Amino acid sequence: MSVEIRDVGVDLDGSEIVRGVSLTVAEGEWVTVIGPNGAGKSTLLRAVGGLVRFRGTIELFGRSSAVLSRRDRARLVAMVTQDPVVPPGMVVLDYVLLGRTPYIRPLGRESAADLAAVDQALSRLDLTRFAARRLESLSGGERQRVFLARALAQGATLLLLDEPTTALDIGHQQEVLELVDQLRRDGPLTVLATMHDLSIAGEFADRMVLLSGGRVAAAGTPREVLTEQLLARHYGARVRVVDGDFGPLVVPVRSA
Ligand SMILES: Nc1ncnc2c1ncn2[C@@H]1O[C@H](COP(=O)(O)OP(=O)(O)OP(=O)(O)O)[C@@H](O)[C@H]1O
Repeated sequence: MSVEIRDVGVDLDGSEIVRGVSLTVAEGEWVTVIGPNGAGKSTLLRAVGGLVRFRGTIELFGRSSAVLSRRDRARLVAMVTQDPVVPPGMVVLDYVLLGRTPYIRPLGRESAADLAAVDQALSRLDLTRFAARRLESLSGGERQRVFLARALAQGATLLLLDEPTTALDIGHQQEVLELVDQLRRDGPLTVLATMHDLSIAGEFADRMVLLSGGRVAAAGTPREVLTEQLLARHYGARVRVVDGDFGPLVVPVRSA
């Protein structure tokens, strides 16, 4: 198992944000957590990434997350968040090279293997021509691809994607998700993601988990989770769910 989450709770500022969540992600699987705003999706992902304290147990590749060193964790898990902090003035190449930090000795220099991993990540995300550009000069979508390139360069086998395509146009959304899917097929790579676009989420996930009020409200295949009833109950949304080639498609319907 890549990720085993057992009875996990997270408190933030005295409020229970995630409650009694259990879920597993098998090696090579793609699991997407959905749920309305404030459901606790990012907080759960941050707990898996070791960024917030939690109750319960999280195991990553059979090792308790609680005892992993930062360096070991960084070799196993890469996280792409919606809006990472970017050092001002940093160019794309140097930012992606930060992904190699877990492999570089303190005060050491990057090796040829580190530079090769960076080159490969830039090329896979079609970013080679941006290597010398400052991050703040890129468009939102280009920057989002740079964040993913850093995660790829990290060489981790678990990718945590928190709304990885929010800033992307529909073409780049598909391109990035298809690339992640290809990387997963090339393996070994496991994906745990959060996404708001339910149709796209359903097309790419093997399984989905619906979080509502910090708890798991439903879990299963996209067809089992993306139902008109569940989406009405937990999002207060009027939708029609139709069959697509790669999973159910969720279409919002306005009230008459
Ligand atoms: N540091 C914090 N202190 C207190 N409450 C917090 C903190 N961080 C998040 N929260 C609250 O926890 C709840 C869950 O937040 P989280 O970001 O995990 O939700 P989400 O499901 O990812 O939402 P969204 O879809 O809007 O991104 C929200 O109500 C949020 O206000």
